[in-house]
Amino acid sequence: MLFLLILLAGPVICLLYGFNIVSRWRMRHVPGPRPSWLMGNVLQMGPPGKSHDAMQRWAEEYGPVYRYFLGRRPCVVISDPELVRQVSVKRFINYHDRSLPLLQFGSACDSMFQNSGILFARGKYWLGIRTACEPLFHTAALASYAPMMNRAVDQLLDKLQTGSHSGDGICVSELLKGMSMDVIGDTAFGVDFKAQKEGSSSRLVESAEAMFAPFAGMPFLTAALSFAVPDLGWLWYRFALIISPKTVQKTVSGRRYIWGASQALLDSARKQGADSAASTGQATGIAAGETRVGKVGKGAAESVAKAAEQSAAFQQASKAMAGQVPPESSIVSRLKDAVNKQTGERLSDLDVCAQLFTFLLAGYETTSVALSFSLYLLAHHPEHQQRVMQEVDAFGGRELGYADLASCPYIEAVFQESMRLYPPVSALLALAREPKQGGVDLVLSNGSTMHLPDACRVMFNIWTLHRDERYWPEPAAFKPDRFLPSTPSGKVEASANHSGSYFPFGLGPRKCIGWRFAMEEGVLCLARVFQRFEIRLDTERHQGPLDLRSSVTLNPEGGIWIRVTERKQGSVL
Ligand code: HEM
Repeated sequence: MLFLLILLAGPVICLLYGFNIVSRWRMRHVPGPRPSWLMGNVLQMGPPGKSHDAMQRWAEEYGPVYRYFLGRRPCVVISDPELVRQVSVKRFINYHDRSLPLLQFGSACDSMFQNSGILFARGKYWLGIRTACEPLFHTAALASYAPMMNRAVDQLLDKLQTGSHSGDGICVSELLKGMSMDVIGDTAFGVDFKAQKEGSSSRLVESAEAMFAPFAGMPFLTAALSFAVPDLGWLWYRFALIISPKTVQKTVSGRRYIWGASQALLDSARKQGADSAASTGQATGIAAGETRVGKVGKGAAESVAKAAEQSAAFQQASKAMAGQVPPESSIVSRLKDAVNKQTGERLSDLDVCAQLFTFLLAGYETTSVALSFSLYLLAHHPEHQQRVMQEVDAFGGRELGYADLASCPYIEAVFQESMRLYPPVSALLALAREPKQGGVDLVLSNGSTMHLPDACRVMFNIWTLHRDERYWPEPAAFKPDRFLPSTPSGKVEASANHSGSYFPFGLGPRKCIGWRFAMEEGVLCLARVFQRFEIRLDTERHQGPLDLRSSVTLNPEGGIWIRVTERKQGSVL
């Protein structure tokens, strides 16, 4: 095995640096001002899970625009708000596609997910899916999800109550993961995932967790290689299968199980023949460009689908879901008749399943970590916790509905400020369109211009921008008032800031489609927790600053631990 590793490592390192040198030479010959250089690649980011620190360090050293290499392709990292706005909004036409290097790992279900799921769908195909999905997040739909969210929060409150009786420290980040998975299970799939009741012994939870395994279930070496040379994803996949077959199979079979469950639930929704949700949407100005699905992607996705359908995991999921009928308010029922406005056709089964898969991937961990960080900050700052309690006491202990959330501005501000300090997605990768257009000229906040060549990847350094003291005075301080309209330093601070300096959900036409859903879940959950409990940090477990790990999302290393006490009605700290 060691011999095999050494044999492979040599050519990989040569390949990597070979690519870097060629790309560097190519980019040197691009006309116009260029960003500063960082001759390096992702392997130089330091210890795994600390990419946010590396990007901050590099931004301090190289400035708000620098380049490093993702495989043979240069990646321009930006932490300048004006550039962020231009790439995300003004020049969206050039940078509308997204990527995540790890997901290029060639596992069977990834291909279907990458081609058809809205998160990584490309060009006109993305636009068609985006417009078909937008009604799922309109006000009426969001209001219909509130009872499902409340059901999941009820179970969370029961667990907190048990914890308050024992007086022991509670790993609240784990509880929130369960809650958030139950919310997506109920709202998107229309089925109880039983994440809070059964944990990993529920097959759905076990499968979803396998999907979220660190580095997509790959051994570290292959994950690092996938980052370093993403173009050879298929090779790293084969390699991972050799060195760690069980872990990889677990991830793949988890994906197939979720896929099988989605297909079975969609079949029952179709059988029920519930009313269709008409699709409306906004145009984004994407012209007839390349559509990955339709040519390469669709064929590939369909052949992957066929292979998955024959797998044991898929069949087991179909059996387990037999007889379950998702409610009409669920996303799967709403999607069954949704129309792709670009093609005028209804979404195919593959399209619908890929979107369910995507909502689980994009909406579960992001929301749970945002909530975990909010509770951490509130536990750390009793004075802000007190203001939250005063706000929720206006409801007199009753359950909150969607309409009530408009009366929770302070809690909303807490959630927003938490995402400023700890953005669940700390960096975003946008791809430039391939066609040769001679690159793009962009203007920085200080008025200087720069030129980005074609086929350049752009990474938004959200972490650094959210903590830049030019836009956020006392950047490390937790000050929810920054997001309040009614206080002297309030929204003034947030809105006086450039829109490109705060974007936990992204910016422009590709902004997180589920952002209002996430805000609803976040505010509802925080409000209901503080109606019943007060919390403090478990100081035995939290000493010193929070240790963070960045992967697909930013996570608190070791979890967030709190101690919980039941409130007497109306009492504040
Ligand atoms: C606090 C929670 C969340 C955060 C911080 C978050 C953040 C993000 C970010 C940064 C993006 C990328 C935007 C871009 O590419 O420019 C994104 C995209 C997306 N998010 Fe979220 N998200 C959250 C919750 C959710 C939820 C609850 C759902 C679904 C129920 C969801 C579904 C999606 C989807 C489908 C996309 C892709 C949109 C597209 O490419 O058109 N997200 N999210």
